[in-house]
Amino acid sequence: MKVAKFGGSSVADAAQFKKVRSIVEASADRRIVVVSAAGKSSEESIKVTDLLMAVEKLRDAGEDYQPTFNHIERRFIGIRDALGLNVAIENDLQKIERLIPTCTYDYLVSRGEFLTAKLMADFLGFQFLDAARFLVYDGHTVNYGESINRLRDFLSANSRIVVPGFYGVDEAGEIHVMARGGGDVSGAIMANLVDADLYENWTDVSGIKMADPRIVDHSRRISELTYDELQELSYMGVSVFQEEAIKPVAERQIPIAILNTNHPEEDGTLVEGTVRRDPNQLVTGVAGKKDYVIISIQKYQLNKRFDVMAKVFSEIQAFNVPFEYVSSGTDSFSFLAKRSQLAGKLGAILAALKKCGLDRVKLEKDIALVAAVSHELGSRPANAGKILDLLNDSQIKVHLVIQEGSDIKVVFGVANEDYEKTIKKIYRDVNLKAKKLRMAI
Ligand SMILES: Nc1ncnc2c1ncn2[C@@H]1O[C@H](COP(=O)(O)OP(=O)(O)O)[C@@H](O)[C@H]1O
Ligand SMILES: N[C@@H](CC(=O)OP(=O)(O)O)C(=O)O
Repeated sequence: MKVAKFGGSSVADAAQFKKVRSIVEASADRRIVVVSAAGKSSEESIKVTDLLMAVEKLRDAGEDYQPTFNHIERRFIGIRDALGLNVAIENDLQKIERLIPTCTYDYLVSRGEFLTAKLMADFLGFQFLDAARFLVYDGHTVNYGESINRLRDFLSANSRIVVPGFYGVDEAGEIHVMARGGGDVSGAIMANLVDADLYENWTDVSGIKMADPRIVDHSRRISELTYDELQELSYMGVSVFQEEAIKPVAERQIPIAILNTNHPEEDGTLVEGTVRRDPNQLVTGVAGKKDYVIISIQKYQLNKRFDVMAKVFSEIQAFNVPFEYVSSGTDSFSFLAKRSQLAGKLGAILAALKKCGLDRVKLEKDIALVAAVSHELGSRPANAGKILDLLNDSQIKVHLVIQEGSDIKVVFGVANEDYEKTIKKIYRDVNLKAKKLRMAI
């Protein structure tokens, strides 16, 4: 059995719904369909989830949310009518509208998936199964035992169902919404719950490219990836697949196929536990994210000064910022955080560090992190030096290098303005260089 998850772009309008139906009908094994909320299309520049979030913000600010909600209503009724469906979506829309003044954030933003799944179920002739009826969370983790028990009541040998992604329920039965991009996670959880043979993730690109196709034109497709390579790429910013969606399928060794709804005939990316690799390929993929801040502290023989480090950590802890820690030598240590997470706190953090008896505190803003990911880096960490040489040769200033011994990635901190250039450089030159080096041997 296959679980097929269709992302927001795949269900953005009636034309996309039709593509989904031909894909689903092409294989009798596609019995569980998971959908995100209608996303962006040529006509619609905002995802339904973002519209729902806007409604919630307007409501909380005491402003008029009605025009935004009317827009959402028109989108769903438009899809329903264009497909000639009979499903009485007005009743659901009226109920949601009635609840807006008092409902939770989670309930409201989950309604995009709920409504999209209702329409899709009707269009495919599948049963609609609300995730709220079986996908149970204990705090922030899925309760798989309870979820499987509940799901059993709804599934029979030949059920065909459509499930809304992005949410489940907590122990009290209240809607629990996932992090952004959570539709991928729902698909992965479904695949785990039914022990699927394959988890298909249908999106608007034919698989994962070696580099973000918005930065590198005609970026090459990665035909095969391991779960841990995908994990690192997703963590480092490849938005195609949500990082948290890997564990539920990797645990059961269920392969993931990342495929294109707009070009189902094209090959995508297959993700499994192990893959065969071209030995000329030094880097499997490159990804990154912008807008980081590095705070570096310096103190003579800091590596031996546990008293100083303890004071620094205790000061830093008070600010509740998710920092990454990078040991950068005997005398220095760096803290790395997203600029958005430091908002309003940076001045106070620097002031607190000044009280710790350090020789120097250095601040570097507008830093982008770019990661090269590959199993080759895990087995031969020295390869990272080759990439660093290449960046130096092209006058890209590297502010920071993060590489742990057996890690399958190396991360470079560069200026935000060098972000695209760094990605292009690694994409274009690293594998080429590796090839030339090997040929020269
Ligand atoms: N390395 C990459 N390979 C492929 N796509 C990428 C990569 N990095 C970023 N992307 C972007 O991810 C997008 C798909 O993710 P997303 O918009 O979340 O899809 P969906 O709406 O199907 O869930 C692509 O359109 C592409 O612009
Ligand atoms: N609709 C949710 C969940 C999701 O996964 O969406 P998409 O498949 O469009 O990335 C979001 O926008 O975050």
